Amino acid sequence: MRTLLFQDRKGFIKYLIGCGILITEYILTNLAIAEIAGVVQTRSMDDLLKYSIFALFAFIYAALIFIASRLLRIGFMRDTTLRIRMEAFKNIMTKTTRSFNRKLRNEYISNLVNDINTFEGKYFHALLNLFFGASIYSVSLLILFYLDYRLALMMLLVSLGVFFINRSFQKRTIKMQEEVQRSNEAFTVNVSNTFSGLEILKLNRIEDRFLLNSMKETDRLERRKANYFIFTFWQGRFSNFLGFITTILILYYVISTAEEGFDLARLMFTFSMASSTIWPITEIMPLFNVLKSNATIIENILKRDEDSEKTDEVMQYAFDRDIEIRNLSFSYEDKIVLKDANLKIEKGKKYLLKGSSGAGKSTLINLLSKVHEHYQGEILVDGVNLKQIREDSFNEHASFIYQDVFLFEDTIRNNIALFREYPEAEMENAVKGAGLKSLLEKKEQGLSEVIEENGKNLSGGERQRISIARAIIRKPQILFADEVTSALDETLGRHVEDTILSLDTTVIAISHRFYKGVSEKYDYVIEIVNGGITLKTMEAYLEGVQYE
Ligand SMILES: Nc1ncnc2c1ncn2[C@@H]1O[C@H](COP(=O)(O)OP(=O)(O)OP(=O)(O)O)[C@@H](O)[C@H]1O
Repeated sequence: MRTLLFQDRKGFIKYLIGCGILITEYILTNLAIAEIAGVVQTRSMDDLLKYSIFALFAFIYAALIFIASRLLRIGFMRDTTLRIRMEAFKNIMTKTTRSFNRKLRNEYISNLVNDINTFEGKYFHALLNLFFGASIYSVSLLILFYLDYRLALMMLLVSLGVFFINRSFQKRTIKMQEEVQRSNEAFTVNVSNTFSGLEILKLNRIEDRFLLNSMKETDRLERRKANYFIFTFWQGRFSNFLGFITTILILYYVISTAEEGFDLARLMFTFSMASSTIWPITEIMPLFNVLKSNATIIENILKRDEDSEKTDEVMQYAFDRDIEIRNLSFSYEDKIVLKDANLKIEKGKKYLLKGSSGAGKSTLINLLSKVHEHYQGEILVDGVNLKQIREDSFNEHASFIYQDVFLFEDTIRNNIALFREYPEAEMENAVKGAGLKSLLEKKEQGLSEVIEENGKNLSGGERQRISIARAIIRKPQILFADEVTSALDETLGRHVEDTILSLDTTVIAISHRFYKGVSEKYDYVIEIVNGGITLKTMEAYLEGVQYE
């Protein structure tokens, strides 16, 4: 947090000055009030006029200084919040897929929106009051040392006592703020799930149940927020109470030590300076806890995780010969998926991945894609351990086609090129290869036609073809296809499968469909049975398989 605050030194100094100048109006106003009260003792009309004019100037000065303070502070607050937002966003975007997947997407959204908004609302308010209180405290204490050093020493001791009492609340405050953060995440995830599945909820008439869940989540969030508010409020009130008792004692001290013919203005100023050493302390100590809890939340959001900092991933993905799986064992906690499995994938060949539901087909693709790394055995790409290969290099050279295609609300061209520049001939080739020509002919603006939100204005087959075009244009060294044709009709599925099999790259495809006259083009069939992997040529596989 400190690094973030000090990153813009100039802005921070301006911010400090903005907070600091408020003290001058505070002292001046207190002095003016004390002097006017002193007139009660002197009964001089000249003094009354003099100090009234002084007080008037003090009040005008206070108004002007407040505007100046705000102008000095505002830029730094805005820039720091913006920097935090950008850092948090960058932190999420640079995560490895592995570490990104550890949290739900909506939890990240909650961090970026709710937590940073809470921070923006609370942190700077607390910081301003903390600086303001701290400067009132130190300047008042200094003046008090000049006016009455014994009283100053007593106030110093009392303030230390209040400091330690408040510190004892710190852990609980941070814990409660973290609970609010977790509730915010759960709330965002719940609402987002409800909205994403609203259609199916309505069709099955279970929206009321989900609404009830959302209400429960909202209730929990609001209760936690209220608990946090009540706890910090009572911390403040408790501190104020300590301040109140101390003020009575100061008054007692000031009255009992006043000598005959005392100067009322000086006595009032001494009293107000002594009170000014205790009130700010009672106000700022709970603020320390608010600052600390908000800073902890932001530090958690900005924390780089170990996976993203990995330094042993130094090699490039270069698949020119083969990928070898050696004695590979992998399990999800207690569910064993692969046991001592071996396989060799040759460059340019087409592999059909088979196995019953839950056998581990997607898991194998994930293992070959660096999604999971806590496995035993080795995966070697041209002899290089996959764990040592950089994730960005793998992503550069691998392509994926899934059953669900994600499309951006942008032109068909940008959805194929994924916002990169390609020569027109390569775009042509991808469009042709993916069988998109007829679609483009129907569209008035061709490749510049804008796709509606996630491809609402396209059919399932057209969406699938765009994702195939994406794969073709990238010229991947390896292509993974997962149940690409399962939602398509026979003719379309056959065509899509044929297109994938005609690509000039290594293909590993999971497919439950078998299209006679097309699927035979696979070179090999990989089968996963009871954690083991077997490899057969398509011919050998077909000898044991009946198909229509
Ligand atoms: N993230 C996960 N955590 C725990 N278990 C998982 C996880 N992902 C998958 N599994 C389990 O691991 C096993 C293999 O799953 P996987 O998705 O690889 O199977 P699959 O062969 O692709 O199945 P399908 O054909 O039904 O898609 C299954 O029993 C599944 O329940």
